[in-house]
Amino acid sequence: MRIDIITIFPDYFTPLDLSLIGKARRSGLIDVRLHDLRRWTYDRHHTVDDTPYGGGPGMVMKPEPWGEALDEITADADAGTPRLILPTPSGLPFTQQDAVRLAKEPWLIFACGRYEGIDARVAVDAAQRMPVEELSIGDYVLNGGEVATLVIVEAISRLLPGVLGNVESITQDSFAPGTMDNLVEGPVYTKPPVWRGHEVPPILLSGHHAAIDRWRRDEALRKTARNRPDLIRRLDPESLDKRDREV
Ligand SMILES: Nc1ccc2ncsc2c1
Repeated sequence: MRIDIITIFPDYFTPLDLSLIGKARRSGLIDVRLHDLRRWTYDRHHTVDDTPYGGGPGMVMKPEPWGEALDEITADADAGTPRLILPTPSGLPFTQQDAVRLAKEPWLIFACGRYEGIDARVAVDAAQRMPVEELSIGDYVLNGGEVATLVIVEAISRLLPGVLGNVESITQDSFAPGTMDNLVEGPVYTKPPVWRGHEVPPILLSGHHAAIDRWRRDEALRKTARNRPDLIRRLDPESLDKRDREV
């Protein structure tokens, strides 16, 4: 997968040199290319923003640098057609299902907005040449799209074949499509069996894998009901067995 990231703060993305994603980049599994938006400005101050039409506080990112940046980056005709991702608090909620869907894309471009946002015509103009998605990582205040892009890129990249050593763990993740759809993970434990008087639940030391799987699903249902009743309401009743309904 190719990932282009356009930002005025390229240094925000040094975490993508680390750990499993850094290893995947070095092995060629993921081709991440960072672009400083100011490269497409020509005034002395490399201006990327201006006051909003209609008045109001803050500044809006000018359309011209974005238009030229996207033109140049997408001119690479051999790479196919990219999907443009615009991280924004006003976007559709980004979910694990989106991560699974986007992990199948060959080429993603992330446009990291700052200030009050990017001139709306940038998305309209880009949509004439490629699919465009506005995605939100949650309902809180951030200063821009860089942190959200890191979140989305990590959620997608870890699903790519060869990035995670233990593919099995993906299927047991919170929200993972299939058995964990709309469920969060229950508690996890490791050695020692007793720590400061706290025992590991004996079932986990029993070696009875079917019973352990059942216990883990029970705990996932209990934790989801406690912390995310909104997800419980979304559970497909058909996906619940008799035991699930008793939990
Ligand atoms: N403030 C804020 C909240 C969510 C979000 N998602 C993508 S960019 C962004 C910015």
